[in-house]
Formats: sequence, structure tokens, C-alpha cells
Amino acid sequence: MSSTLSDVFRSHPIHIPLSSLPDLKSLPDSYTWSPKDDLLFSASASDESLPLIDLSDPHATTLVGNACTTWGAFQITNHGVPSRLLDDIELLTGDLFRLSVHQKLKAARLENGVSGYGVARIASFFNKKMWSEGFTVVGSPLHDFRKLWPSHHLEYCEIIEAYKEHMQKLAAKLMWLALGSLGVEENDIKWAGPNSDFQGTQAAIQLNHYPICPEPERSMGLAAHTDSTLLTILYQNNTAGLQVFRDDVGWVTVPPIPGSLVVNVGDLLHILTNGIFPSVLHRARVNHVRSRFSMAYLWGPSSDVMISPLPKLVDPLQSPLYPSLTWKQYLATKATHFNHSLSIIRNYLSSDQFS
Ligand SMILES: O=C(O)CCC(=O)C(=O)O
Ligand SMILES: [Fe+2]
Repeated sequence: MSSTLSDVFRSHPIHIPLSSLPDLKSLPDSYTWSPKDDLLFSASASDESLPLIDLSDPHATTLVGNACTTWGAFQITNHGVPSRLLDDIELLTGDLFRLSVHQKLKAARLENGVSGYGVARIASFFNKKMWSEGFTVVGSPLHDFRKLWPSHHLEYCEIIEAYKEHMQKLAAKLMWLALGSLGVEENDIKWAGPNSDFQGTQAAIQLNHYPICPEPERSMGLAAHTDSTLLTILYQNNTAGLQVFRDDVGWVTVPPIPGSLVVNVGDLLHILTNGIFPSVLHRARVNHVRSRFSMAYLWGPSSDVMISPLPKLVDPLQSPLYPSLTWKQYLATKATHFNHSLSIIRNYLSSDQFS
């Protein structure tokens, strides 16, 4: 399963030089952002708040559906992921990024690879550097973790495996809540598998670190993007930084709420719902007081599944907004066209053009 995602990245290498963040009192020009580096850099901020949903609420389906339709994102409590596991993944992330640069570079992501230590993949689409470092896990982390922690990598591997297992179950649950709100039923999605539990889906875990920054107003932790996933489930430590964008509202900060998780709709769920759920634009800002960690579970279908707008969600008098395509094909488009990918594929007439 992991080989297919890795294959996509191998065929779309991204040339980003690896460099450690400068330890300076002021920001070098290469890290200084303005609206010409990112159109929405200084777009207005709002104090509206993202919905916070208790998954044990009897109205959870409606609440999740409304949040997906209006925001493409929400926070959840009572999600069933043990708080001990959230503590463990946060500890792992802290331990990993606190290693020396020399040690981290032993597990550097290869230019044509997907797993390992490095700058954000989206870095190649921007002229300025982002104030962050990341570590991506696709498939087993054993190989990379052995390089980072030669004598106690197994404990860390166990945390990742447990995290993946819980997150996969939660992603499947969220998917049915979200789609259930639109009247989609289990037999509408054959690729959810015989038990409709989305076994066979794939995921990457993206660990992010945003160090303390001397001039946070002029810098960017992770630039505005949408995720190429069905859903992303994000755990953030107790330092704010994540912001989501809505055209009619502007940037909204998603405050960390202890024990809660942030969920966002990705590009593939947007396609599957024929555009009903927006794939939310989001970014991470930094600050000059505390460093921040985030742990994203990037969840998508198995590589060969055709994703297309669900017939139930397409007006019979209109054609679907998007053609059918696999995750692999979508990732290939994203690797070239980045934030324009959805509008590019909307203009394709048939999926043949992706092969
Ligand atoms: O750090 C965050 O809050 C956002 C991370 C994110 O968007 C990502 O890893 O795709
Ligand atoms: Fe993201």
C-alpha cells in the first residue's frame, strides 16, 4: 500500500534544498513574506470560530454536515482517540524535532521520496522560505526511525502504528457522518469495502514543527494550501497557529482545545460531493513566544480507486463538476498545478486525459 503513494512522489520529484532554520534576531529576506509572495498573506482576519462538535451528540450527523458545507472544517471532542495516545504522538514529535540537525538529516527525505525529514513539499511553489520543518511517515516508519533513534526506535514505531489504527477508524466514522448528512448510504460507496469501514485506504502522517520566530508578522509557517486528501485529522499542541480561510469571512484562527482534533475536508471529498463540501484553504502562522507542533493524518483512498462525484449528489439536469480520477492521478496534477489543481481538472472533459 505504501509503495503506491511513494511511486507518485518518485515520478514527481520536487527540488527543495534542505536547510536548517537560521538562528537570528531578525528575519532574513528569504523568510520575509508579503502579499506578492502569497496573495492572501494579509487578507483580513476574523474572530468567528470554527464549529466545535461533540461526536457523542445525537445530532452529530447534522452538525458535521453543516460544518463541512459552510466551513469545510471543524473541531471534534469525544472522538474516541485515547488522550494517552495524543500525548504520546506529541512527545514523539517533540523528541524528533529536538534531535540535532545532523541527526535529523540522517533520515532526510530523498528528492524523489515521500517519507522522512525535510521542508514542506509545497515549498517549491513559493519564492520565500517557510518557518517550519517537517517529517513525513508513509508506510512503516521503521527504516527512518532506526536512523534517528538507533537504540529505541521500536517504542516510537509502536506509537505511530497505534496512531494510524485509531485515526483510520475515526476517518471512516467521520466520512459516514459527513456523507450521511447528504443522504449518502453505505451501498453508494463500493470502495468503502465489504464492511463499509474503508479498509484498504491509505494515509500519510505529517509531523510539523514551527520554531519560535523573531518576526512572526512577516513570516509564514506553512503557506495557504488545501490538502489533497479525502479528510485530514490534525492534532495541534497547545500553541495556536492554524488558520482556515473563508471567502466571506477571511482568516480564522483555530484555537487549540485540549484533547480535541481538527478535521478538514480535502480536495477528494470536495470532488466526491460534487463541490458541496469546500476543500478548505488553510495555513499555519508562527509566533515569537512558543514553538508549535502539529500532527496531521492525511487520509485518502487506495491508489487505484476511481473517485468521482457521487451520482446522488449531481443534479440530473447537469453534468458532474469533476471527472473521475484516482488519488494517484490527482496527486500528479497537484504536484504540477498546486492550488489550481481543482479548477484545472474541472476543465478536463474526461478522465482519459489523466492516464
Ligand atoms: O500545522 C498546522 O496547523 C497545519 C498543518 C497542515 O496543514 C498540513 O500538514 O497539511
Ligand atoms: Fe494542510
